[in-house]
Amino acid sequence: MSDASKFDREFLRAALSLAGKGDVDHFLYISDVPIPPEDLRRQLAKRKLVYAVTSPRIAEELLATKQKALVIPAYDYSRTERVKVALVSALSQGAFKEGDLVLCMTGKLGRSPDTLMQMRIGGSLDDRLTIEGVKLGDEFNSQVVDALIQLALQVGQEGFEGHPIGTIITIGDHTSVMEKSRQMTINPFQGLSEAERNVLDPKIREAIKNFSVLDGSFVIREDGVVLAAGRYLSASDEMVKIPLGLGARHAAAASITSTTKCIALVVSQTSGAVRLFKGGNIVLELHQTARRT
Ligand SMILES: Nc1ncnc2c1ncn2[C@@H]1O[C@H](COP(=O)(O)OP(=O)(O)OP(=O)(O)O)[C@@H](O)[C@H]1O
Repeated sequence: MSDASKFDREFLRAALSLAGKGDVDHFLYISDVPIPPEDLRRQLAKRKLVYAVTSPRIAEELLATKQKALVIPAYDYSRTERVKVALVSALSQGAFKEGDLVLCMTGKLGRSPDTLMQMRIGGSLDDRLTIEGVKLGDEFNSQVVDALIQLALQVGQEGFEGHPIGTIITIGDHTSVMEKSRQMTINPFQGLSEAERNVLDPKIREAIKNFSVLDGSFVIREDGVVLAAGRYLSASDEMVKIPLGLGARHAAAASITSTTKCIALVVSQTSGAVRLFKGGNIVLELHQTARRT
């Protein structure tokens, strides 16, 4: 065993020992390589362990052995972004709750975890994000929101046929959103039955990815049914403030979420970053380190 991997293992054992302490509620391990069973033996951390993996197959294998696992997209984000994506996914699935202390271990995609981070749910992850903001309220279906965040990350990362694209996806309060918007292009979802246009269906998510080239916004009902694509959001709220450098698309998302009860995901064409707006504010911001071209 090389010195580096020997140290990796010592680092992991030290993390497991910290995770076993009474103050820690969960140990979020963000890696596709499960911890060797011998390292988990007699560790209190074992029952607190939640894996975040990039492959559904690995997640299924872990679940089959009664371990907890969630799937995050396989993109090359920074370590902090990987922690954010995994925490959002865990929160939206109800695996963590307000006030929980989560010890997060992460690293670069495809490498051994090299970073340990402690996060208090409800505390601040960085200057402009509180994980608390990500708790969206009971009217939202967490599976729908989680699926759409993952989809937005894919759109930001992959673009369309190698070209960067941006989009807005509103979720919830559809009656008000439809009232405060107008059709800019054809609505490709018209004519399909509700069962045929729910974002919980991977085929529909693939279609949304492709239709993201259309100008305008997608309007999604709380339960995941796609009501429209290509909507121009005409709500305007002079009071909303968006960070410098963000333009009309982000301003539209801020305004529609401040004047209705919907939330809105925005993929920036310029940077590939994904931002979640609620009540006119950005409550989650996910930046990507590398874009696929
Ligand atoms: N009110 C709106 N409703 C729906 N889409 C809009 C609205 N305003 C702008 N857009 C879309 O956003 C696109 C980009 O606008 P702009 O460059 O000003 O936005 P931005 O906030 O800087 O976002 P990006 O980072 O994606 O460039 C427009 O071409 C249009 O398709």
